[in-house]
Amino acid sequence: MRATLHTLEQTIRQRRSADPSTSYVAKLAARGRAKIAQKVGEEAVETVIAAMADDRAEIVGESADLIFHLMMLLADMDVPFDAVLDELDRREGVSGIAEKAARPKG
Ligand SMILES: N=c1c2ncn([C@@H]3O[C@H](COP(=O)(O)OP(=O)(O)OP(=O)(O)O)[C@@H](O)[C@H]3O)c2ncn1[C@@H]1O[C@H](COP(=O)(O)O)[C@@H](O)[C@H]1O
Repeated sequence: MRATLHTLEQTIRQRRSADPSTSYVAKLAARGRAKIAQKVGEEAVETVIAAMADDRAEIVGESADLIFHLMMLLADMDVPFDAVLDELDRREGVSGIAEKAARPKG
């Protein structure tokens, strides 16, 4: 999984400065962080709609769109995708119920 995502991350970083007339990455990057964030939200909603329709083929495509646009947002913020994967690794084996119960109150 890391190899696929690393390749996509490198492609996104390289394509950000490409010609926007031939590169979707460059075109969206040029529209700014708010537009990229909006696309993440739209793709998340489309993923939810596919799930609620129990459309397994559709959810694969929508999930790919969501992950791609999330990676565009991380690149725009200069956050390496490894930081997200490292956080998931750190959480491995920690129950979500136990983690939430251990949060400071307030
Ligand atoms: N993985 C993707 C990828 N996934 C989805 N998309 C594009 O994301 C867009 C999302 O579709 P939408 O209809 O929601 O977006 P839209 O047409 O801009 O709609 P509006 O927001 O304008 O209304 C489509 O144009 C898809 O083609 C992607 N575009 C590029 N990549 C990767 O990025 C690489 C570089 O792409 P370019 O920069 O275009 O060369 C590609 O080789 C791929 O590896």
